[in-house]
Amino acid sequence: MADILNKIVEVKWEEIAAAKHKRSLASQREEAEGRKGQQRGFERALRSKIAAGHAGVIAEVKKASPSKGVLREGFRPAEIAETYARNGAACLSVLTDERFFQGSVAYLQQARAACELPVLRKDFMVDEYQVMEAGAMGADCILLIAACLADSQMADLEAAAHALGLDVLVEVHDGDELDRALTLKTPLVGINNRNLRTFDVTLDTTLGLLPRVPADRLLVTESGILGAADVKRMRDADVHAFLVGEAFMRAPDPGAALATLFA
Ligand SMILES: O=C(O)c1ccccc1NCC(=O)[C@H](O)[C@H](O)COP(=O)(O)O
Repeated sequence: MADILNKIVEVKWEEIAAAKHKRSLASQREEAEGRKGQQRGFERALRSKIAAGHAGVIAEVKKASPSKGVLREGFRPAEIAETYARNGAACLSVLTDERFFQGSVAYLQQARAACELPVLRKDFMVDEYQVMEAGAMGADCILLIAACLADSQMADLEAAAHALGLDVLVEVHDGDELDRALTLKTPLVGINNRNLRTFDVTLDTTLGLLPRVPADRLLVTESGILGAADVKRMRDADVHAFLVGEAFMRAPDPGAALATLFA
């Protein structure tokens, strides 16, 4: 596992232990189960954009990142979500990690309330408690990062999410992780172009793994989509779902940047 992921996961376990003192797993589960059936259909939204001939864009709401520091001053999640929705995003991805990305649960809730798009809880999930939190806070999808998880953990967290009605996006960085991800039920497979040890980004990661992704999976290319040439390169290779953060977060109007990038 990459160094930054080690550090992040270490902190996650501390946060989970502290959170369990404040609110029990049973209480989180009860609220999450109460929201079952209210999810907006993350996979469905992506597929519907793509079926209509558009890119399926998961537009990220991210204030800062370990590799780039603060991306956006004057960060207003509701305004960002609203402009993304108006400009053709299929879904949102909202960082809820506080320590490394300056995200929060409140940001996810503000963004979701400001539009009708399904929302991914973008965080580092290692325990069932976080899946229940995701359901309780109103997320529509969770992220599972294969590099952080053993096979049995991934399968258990996926089952917990699906039981609550949440979709699952499983993220991989190499062939071994892809093979492991393909043992899951979820059709949503993200290939992250960012090497999380060196922070180098290359779209060759997606293009190299692409032939190994079965046709019944929906491949999402993640990270490093910055310009129209990047989008064209992916779409020419038959990749139509994108997770984009930085290019939008640095723009004065993130939604206008989305419309321009995917024109
Ligand atoms: O971005 C980082 O520095 C980072 C570090 C450690 C783990 C994950 C990290 N990024 C998360 C992401 O995957 C991106 O936020 C997402 O794919 C969007 O990427 P971008 O368009 O390049 O902002």
